[in-house]
Amino acid sequence: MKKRDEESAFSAICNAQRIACAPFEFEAARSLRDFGILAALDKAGDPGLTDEEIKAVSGLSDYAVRVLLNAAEGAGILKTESGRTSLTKTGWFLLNDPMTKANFDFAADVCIPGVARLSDSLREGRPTGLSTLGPWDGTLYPHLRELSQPARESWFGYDQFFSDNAFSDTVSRVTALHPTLLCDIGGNTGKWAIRLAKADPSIRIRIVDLPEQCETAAANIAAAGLSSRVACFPDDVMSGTNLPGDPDIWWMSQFLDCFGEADVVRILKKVRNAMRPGSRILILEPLIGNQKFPIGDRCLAAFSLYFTAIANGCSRFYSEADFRRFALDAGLEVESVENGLGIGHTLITLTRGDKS
Ligand SMILES: C[S@@+](CC[C@H](N)C(=O)[O-])C[C@H]1O[C@@H](n2cnc3c(N)ncnc32)[C@H](O)[C@@H]1O
Repeated sequence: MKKRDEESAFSAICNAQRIACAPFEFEAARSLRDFGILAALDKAGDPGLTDEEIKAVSGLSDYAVRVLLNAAEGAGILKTESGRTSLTKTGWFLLNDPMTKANFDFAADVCIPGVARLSDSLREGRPTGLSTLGPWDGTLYPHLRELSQPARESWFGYDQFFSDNAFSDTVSRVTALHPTLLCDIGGNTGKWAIRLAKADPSIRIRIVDLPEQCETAAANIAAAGLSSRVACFPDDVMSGTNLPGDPDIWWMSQFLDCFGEADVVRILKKVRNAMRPGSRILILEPLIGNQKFPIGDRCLAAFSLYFTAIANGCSRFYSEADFRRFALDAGLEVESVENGLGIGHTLITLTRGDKS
């Protein structure tokens, strides 16, 4: 990040205008997507389309097409030359790049109205934007299945795009440990459990999640023909129940970022109390500060505000230093930290440290 005194005033004022314009340009991009203009321009390729052709594709008026294309050109999404408009590379990525789509659709379909309530959420320490998605209090998690479309598809699309990519790199690391029973806390739809069970026919898996999510996971596991090896244990991990202590691996993927700091430590202590000797905790998370490129850290910091304003009011994407502190506070030892899995995940392995 540039220090204030190294940046020219011109560059700084341009950047400040970019921030001021960002909501308008974002909405322009969303309209281009929703009116099918991005897809039509992609199909037209380099020759592009005339305003008349864009009007025909979108059903919009002269005025609507012109105001939209002007804003989108300013944002670098498309360019107009000699009366024909075509996509820029940025526009192409907005439409076709799976990572950009996951981020963009999540922002557009899940977050924007709720994030507008950020100041209230920060002030009150609760997700005041949650009510933009449904008549709910508390946290979003018991209501994931009730999300209306397109919010539901975009929520799962965002969550699973990043974890699926990291799963590809972690399945072999887990099977190499030859676990007999893995406990997947926050197992969600059962995607990881099904993948792992298919990769290792000897492994048994227990998914711990809220009762509503366990119903979805159980249906998916049954459909995959894996009910004899993958079971669900419906539980709110913040409740006082004890977790059965038989697993040799405790797996938490994109799970602890759903909790505030004190609760992360509480959950880790709960697992520590259940752990049997020789077992390990494997935490898979995208960490702020460990991303390959600065834009990755910037995305995580921005998307953290979804937790603040919509999901729970108290959590965020954490850093490696945060997790080292949580482990210490929970009486756990960091055995290893491996970066660069999937798009930008880190696998943190923790042990009880007492070898008992
Ligand atoms: C962001 S999703 C992670 C999904 C999956 N592990 C992955 O990597 O894609 C978080 C999961 O934690 C679950 N969860 C949230 N709060 C919980 C709680 N208090 N007790 C148990 N599960 C919870 C949610 O229902 C959801 O399935």
